[in-house]
Amino acid sequence: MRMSKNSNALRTNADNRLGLIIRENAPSVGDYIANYICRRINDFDPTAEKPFVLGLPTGSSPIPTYKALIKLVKAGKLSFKHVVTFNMDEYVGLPQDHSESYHTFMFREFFSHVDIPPSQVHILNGNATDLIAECNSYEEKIKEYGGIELFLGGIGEDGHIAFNEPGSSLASRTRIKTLAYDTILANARFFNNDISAVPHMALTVGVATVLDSREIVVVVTGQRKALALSKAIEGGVNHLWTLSALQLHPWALVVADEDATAELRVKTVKYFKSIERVQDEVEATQRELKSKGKGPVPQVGSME
Ligand SMILES: O=P(O)(O)OC[C@H]1O[C@](O)(CO)[C@@H](O)[C@@H]1O
Repeated sequence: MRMSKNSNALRTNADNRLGLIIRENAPSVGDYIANYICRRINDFDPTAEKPFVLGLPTGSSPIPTYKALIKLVKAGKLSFKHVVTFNMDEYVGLPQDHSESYHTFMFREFFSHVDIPPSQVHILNGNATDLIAECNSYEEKIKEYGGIELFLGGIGEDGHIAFNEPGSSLASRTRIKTLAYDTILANARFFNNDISAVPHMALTVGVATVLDSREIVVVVTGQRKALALSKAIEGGVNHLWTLSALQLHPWALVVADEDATAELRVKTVKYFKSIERVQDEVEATQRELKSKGKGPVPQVGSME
């Protein structure tokens, strides 16, 4: 069984459930996820021969996470030297150097501030002459690296993960996707609120591509994502809210801020908060026993 060395990331493959961590606001969600990813990468101990393969999103929600990851790198606590990344999606037909292309976004917000060699960055090319071949070779490249270790995801207001809009097959793979009108409207804010300037198509990893990852962490912040979060956590698995597919994954975690929990039942919020509290208590006991050289150390996975 795989165990994290550190405190609030004490999740194991034995958890076999969709976890929800709630933090007060978007910056604290960013700090939590950045520390979590930092521990995962450091525990993995990546090398040139065995890189850590990380899936990454764009959008405004992951920015606090990127900022916190950059801080960790600058503080010498984390390195991306042996990390290989695959981004979730990219617009079709938007020039790569456009200020709102996901290529530009990723280098501006993250890659140019950390020590990742650009050759280890993979982002779909929405200007490829053969878009289908581009999508197929993306899937192949992921396979060549042995799959994605941790996919950090973002969601849309309509509950899409990556750009898997409502109605996407839960078995979908990397492909061309027409964006839903709601998504175009939501993203118009990045294009001077000019709906006609927002690309109507994108390349995106599929739901199954995300589910294939060994671990999934999704950032959900802001009240406008609240309905999507409740559908994904409290509703059944449903192709109209593709985030809900996380329920099929043995090791998935949603990290949300208080605003994003607005549509959840009080009981649901209390339940997930209590799980985190119990985990913290178990970890404190583990640390104490370990420091006293006593065992056996209880495992969180065995509590559920
Ligand atoms: O975080 P924001 O700004 O709501 O944007 C989220 C968007 O970014 C993505 O995560 C793309 O990587 C989409 O899933 C989603 O449409």
